[in-house]
Amino acid sequence: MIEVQNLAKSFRYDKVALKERKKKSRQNIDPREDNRHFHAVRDVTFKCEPGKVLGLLGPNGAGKTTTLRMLSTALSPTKGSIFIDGTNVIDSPLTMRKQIGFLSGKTSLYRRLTVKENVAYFGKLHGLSGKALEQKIDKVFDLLDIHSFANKKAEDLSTGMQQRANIARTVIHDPKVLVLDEPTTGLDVISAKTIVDFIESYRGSNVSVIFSTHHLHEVESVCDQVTLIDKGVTQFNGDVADFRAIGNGNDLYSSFLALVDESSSQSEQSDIKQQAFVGA
Ligand SMILES: Nc1ncnc2c1ncn2[C@@H]1O[C@H](COP(=O)(O)OP(=O)(O)OP(=O)(O)O)[C@@H](O)[C@H]1O
Repeated sequence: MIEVQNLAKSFRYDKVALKERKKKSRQNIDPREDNRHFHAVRDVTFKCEPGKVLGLLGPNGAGKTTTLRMLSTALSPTKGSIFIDGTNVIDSPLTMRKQIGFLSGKTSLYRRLTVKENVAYFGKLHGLSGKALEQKIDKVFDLLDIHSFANKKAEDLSTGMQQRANIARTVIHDPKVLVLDEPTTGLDVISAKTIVDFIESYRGSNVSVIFSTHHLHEVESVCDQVTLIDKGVTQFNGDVADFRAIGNGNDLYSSFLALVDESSSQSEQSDIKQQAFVGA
């Protein structure tokens, strides 16, 4: 089980950012800014039990990626705690990293290696070898439908194939907590569906899955829980039925709108409106 309590992250402005900030009028200043810092994540709390899938929602800039980077140990929090099975990740990031699989927008493959060579390489970094490694690769390739391009070089893959291979490398060590930052963004319908089905395969397992998304139909189809953050603060934690009940009770789109600060999310809302039509 992963438990995130009152997580916060502030970034100190460098000289360029400070100069830019001084140019802004008072009205344009984000409530997360002060004279020296941008408080990107101010107070985020949630927990996710094994076998559950949690969808992390929020408008652009809400602090989702920053939160997920803290969970993955890539970024250390300014405040708060992250426990995996009772151990504080912040106190022992190197040990806890073995329990976590993190897919970010920057996760990538070695271009000159094949998909299988890439995934085997990351498996070996995690201490796997021989038959055990072969069996794990086989199982993950089955679930992500990778066998047909397993021997292609990474540089020759389509975006959807690349993302599936990235996910394979992320999970090859059987993490207890899987953290995926917008895993389906920019993918075609078939690749996105393969990834959503893959996430679904963890339901009822011993793994907690947390993934951020702007696609509310994915939340509808695969999530047990929702956490919504806006301007770095948790606005909702609960199961999907409770989230739906906040809006008009029919769709998750109206729940989302009821919870976010409208003035800061005009572009997000039009994105979601479009997705509501696409995903309907
Ligand atoms: N290293 C950094 N220094 C300063 N500000 C940062 C840094 N990293 C992120 N931010 C700011 O923190 C805020 C939250 O960013 P973050 O990427 O976490 O949002 P997000 O919810 O993932 O957004 P999106 O949905 O657009 O991906 C943004 O305003 C961003 O510009």
